[in-house]
Formats: sequence, structure tokens, C-alpha cells
Amino acid sequence: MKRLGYLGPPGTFTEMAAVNYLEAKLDNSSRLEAYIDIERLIMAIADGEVPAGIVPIENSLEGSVNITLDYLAHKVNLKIQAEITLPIVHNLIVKPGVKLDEIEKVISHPQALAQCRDNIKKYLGDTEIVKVNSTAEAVNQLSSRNEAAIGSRLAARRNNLEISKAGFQDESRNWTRFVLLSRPGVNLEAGRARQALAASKTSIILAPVKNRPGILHELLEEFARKNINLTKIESRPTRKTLGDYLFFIDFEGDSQDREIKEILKNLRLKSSYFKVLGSYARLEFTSEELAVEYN
Ligand SMILES: O=C(O)C(=O)C[C@]1(C(=O)O)C=C[C@@H](O)C=C1
Repeated sequence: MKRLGYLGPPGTFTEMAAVNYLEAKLDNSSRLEAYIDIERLIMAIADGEVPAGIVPIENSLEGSVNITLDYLAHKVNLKIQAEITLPIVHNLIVKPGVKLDEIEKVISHPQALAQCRDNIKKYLGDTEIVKVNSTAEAVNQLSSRNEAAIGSRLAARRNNLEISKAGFQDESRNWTRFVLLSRPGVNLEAGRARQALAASKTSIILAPVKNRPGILHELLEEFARKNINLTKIESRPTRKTLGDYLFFIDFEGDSQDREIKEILKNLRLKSSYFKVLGSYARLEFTSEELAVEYN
């Protein structure tokens, strides 16, 4: 692959996904390139500035990363080449020696702030909340004793900061799903890997032909009839009319399988918008399995 874009700067959880992905692929020659926000990274892949990139797409506490879904639906034609799932541990990070009652402002990425919503209230009350492009940007920005950032242990260590509270997310079990994106026609999954990386999941986006009773049921019945397990269904606005939706559907199986090809053909006939985002391998890491630990 040689160059792999990720949501940076160094110290983000997306960097952790990228490093662990390359390690699983036994790839020690690709260079990581940090992009400061998800929008810029996705456009850079689409424009051919970087051959591939890793972005967050869903979290177990806060749900979808909408910017990623919306760009994949409306702005670009990219393929998902792999899925990487990681456990996420957030930390409340401060200048050395700062006590909780000194903190007047908390800085982080909106997903991280949302994953820690209850604990922010519980420990910091009605503190000011500042949203930035990534958790690592928040940690890098921390400049006074009245501020705290939410981010990775690695980012705290790199900036010589202190962890005031580890495991600051509202539920101790917390995962984020990331996807590896590239332009169509690129096959990044060939080659060596620490584990078999066969395509085992497919993601599509569709809009039903007509908004009428039972249409969603009809579409989903295609999967039920062939005993195909759906792993996610999510709706996002079409951006045309209020009440019109695109459905993002993930399911188990490879779009090259005969049965799945047939399902996709039938769905396409019943859709006014239809896009296959790709069939891809899933890499799921537990904290023990992470080759590179950022948490
Ligand atoms: O800001 C980061 O560190 C990221 O990698 C982004 C991101 C996200 O957008 O979901 C990744 C993992 C966590 O869910 C929190 C933030």
C-alpha cells in the first residue's frame, strides 16, 4: 500500500487502528499520513492524493459517525476494503497536578465527548465543552490548568500530561469500528497477513423506489428469505426532502457469493439509489491482542 492516510494528528484512536491494521497485515513498509479531519481525508482518497485511508464509522456507545456515512453516500465513490474494531478507553487528561475542581473547560472530539457525557456531568458539572477535530488535537491544544482534554493514554504521555481519570467513558466496555477506504478497483487485501482476511461482510446503501407501506419490509425480506444475517441498519436523510431516507445496511457474506448476488440484484430493482460500499474482511482486536497499545 505504501501510504496510508488516517484521522490524525498522531495519538488519535484512528492511528491506533491504522498501526494495528498494518501489523496484522505484516506490513512494515507503509507510511502513515495524518489528515486533520475526516472530510479532508475522504476527499484526499477520492482525489487520488493518498491510495487508502482509515476513518471511524461507528461506536458502540454513541452510534454512527455521521460525517463518514454522509460522505460515503453523497460525496465520493469509495470502497470499504477492511473493517477494524478496537476497544476504546478514554482518559481525562490534565496538566500535572491539576485537581478536578480547577477544570472549567473540556476539549475533545464530539464522539469522545458524547461517549463520556455522563461522566463529564458527574465529575465536572456544567463545565464548558469545546469540540475539535480529534482527541489528539484536543490533547495537543491543552494549554492551561483550567482545561482538560479527553483522549488516549499515548497522546497524554507524548505531551507529558497527567491522566486525572482513566476509563472516563460512560460504560467500561466501549468499541469503535473503523473502515479502510480506497478508490474502486484497488485490491488492498491481497498479500500476506497474520490471520486469514477473507471478505465476510458487505455494506450497501439504498433508497427504496417509493415510500409506501411495507417497502422496507419487502427489502429486508430478501435477506430473511435467504437466511442472511443483518449486522446493522441505519437511516440517514437523502438531503432532498424531509422524511426521505437512505438506508445503510451491513450484512454477513460476500457480494461474490451466488445467493448474495441475487439479493443485490433484487434490491437494486426496488431502489432509486443503490450503492455497494464493498465486501471486506473484519479484524477485531481485544485489548490483549493489540500489538500497539494506546489506551
Ligand atoms: O479523535 C480520535 O482520536 C479519533 O480517532 C476519532 C474517534 C471517532 O470519531 O469515533 C475514534 C474513536 C473514538 O470513538 C473517538 C473518536
